[in-house]
Amino acid sequence: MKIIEIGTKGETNRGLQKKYNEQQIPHGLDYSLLFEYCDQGICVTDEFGNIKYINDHYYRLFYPKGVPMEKKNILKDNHDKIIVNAFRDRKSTQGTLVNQAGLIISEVQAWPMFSKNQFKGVVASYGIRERDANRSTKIYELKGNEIMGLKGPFKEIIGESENIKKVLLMAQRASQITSTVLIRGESGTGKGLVAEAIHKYSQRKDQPFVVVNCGAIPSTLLESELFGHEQGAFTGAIRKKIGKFELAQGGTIFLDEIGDLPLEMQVKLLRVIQEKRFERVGGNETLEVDVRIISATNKDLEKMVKEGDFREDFYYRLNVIPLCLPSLRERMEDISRLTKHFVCKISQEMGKSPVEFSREALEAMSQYHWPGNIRELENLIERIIALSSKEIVEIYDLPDYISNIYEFVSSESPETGLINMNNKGCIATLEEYEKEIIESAINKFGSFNAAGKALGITHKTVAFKARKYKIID
Ligand SMILES: Nc1ncnc2c1ncn2[C@@H]1O[C@H](COP(=O)(O)OP(=O)(O)OP(=O)(O)O)[C@@H](O)[C@H]1O
Repeated sequence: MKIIEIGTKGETNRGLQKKYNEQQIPHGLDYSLLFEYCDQGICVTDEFGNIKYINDHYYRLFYPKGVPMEKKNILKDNHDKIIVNAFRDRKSTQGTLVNQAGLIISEVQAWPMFSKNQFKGVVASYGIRERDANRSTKIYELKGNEIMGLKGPFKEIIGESENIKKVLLMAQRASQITSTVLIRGESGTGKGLVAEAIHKYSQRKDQPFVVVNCGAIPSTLLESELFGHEQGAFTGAIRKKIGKFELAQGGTIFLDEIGDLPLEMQVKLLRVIQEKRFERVGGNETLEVDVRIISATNKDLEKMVKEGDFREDFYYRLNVIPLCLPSLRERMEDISRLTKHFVCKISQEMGKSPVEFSREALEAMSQYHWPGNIRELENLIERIIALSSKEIVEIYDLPDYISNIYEFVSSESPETGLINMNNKGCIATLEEYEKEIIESAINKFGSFNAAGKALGITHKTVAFKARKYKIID
């Protein structure tokens, strides 16, 4: 772990802590961010007891009023006995504490750190269990989504499943610092939406949010698109052009499809990230920029690095805070809520009254694998609303590639009763199979028409067979 000097007179812990977090160790990974995301308080000292690092949870537990950090030392400044004992005795110590606000802090542990047998300080972690019953005021918001919750634009992003909530909470925290964020995920999983939420919830929210789709711009134009050009810089440069970085000054630039960026542009962007400076194409003037960079990709960047198609140093610079969005397949429990959300949104946009999806239709949708993820779901709902005049969307209103999967899966499931033995224990005849299938289709879909559509036969054939097998009179 990197140890840095902290403490400029008059600065609050919060300021110092942020400043610390924005620093990075040379090979690009910011280890302090690991502690930023852990839901325990963390405190690290040097071999003299001087506090060298605290994370956000620790800060809120012990310094809610932003006490100046200068010269804080666990031996002099009335620190908890657990960290002090671990420091004095040079051995790991555990216990429970109550902070000044009455919050019981359980599972406190402190360990001495040694390097080549030399004592280097202590690291302590502070778990949080419950509030002292006598204190009713809510003092801290801690522990992931149990208490902390999603706020502002993050609240608007639909997702009840644990995996998406975790990512959104991390993104919400990332919005409060300026380190680069790399959003990973399949196409249509909401990478753009999350990038925008990070910007909107950051201190830069009133400044521009500029989106660049690196995959959609021909490589010959990319440099001038990003950095602008001077008049006459190349044939066709009739007048000066301001690039996206200049447009994003003070705000955030979202570099989508970063995996499509040519190698020579990676070098140029790396310089902008490191030095925060660039020149327009054909220009001599060096421009300074203050832009927060968020990038996204659905490509396997690690593989690209190995194969020499993506620069390793650039990768580490972008990947300071990695966020990985789950595919829709990994969060199927959200299908129903997402469907409702898009039905409301799209019906309103089209001026139509909202439709409802039948239970079978939703079940079929949750068995489909959604290669295009949420975008595919949104487009499907738009198509259904645009083309249908019905109030209830049934399974046969869905495209065959979805309804067929449902038929296949449900016909294999034991509750549907597809028989291969008759009640005498012998292999059933074809007619016995047919009767069972026709009967269950009519029961499930309620009409000859719908049953016929699901089975791939006409409604007349369904009616004929239903009479033949005396399913109806
Ligand atoms: N959780 C969500 N709640 C509501 N809408 C969502 C959610 N996730 C994605 N969407 C919507 O799905 C569509 C696709 O999202 P987005 O463009 O952000 O995906 P992406 O991962 O950036 O796709 P690509 O990689 O193809 O650029 C957008 O219309 C977005 O508003």
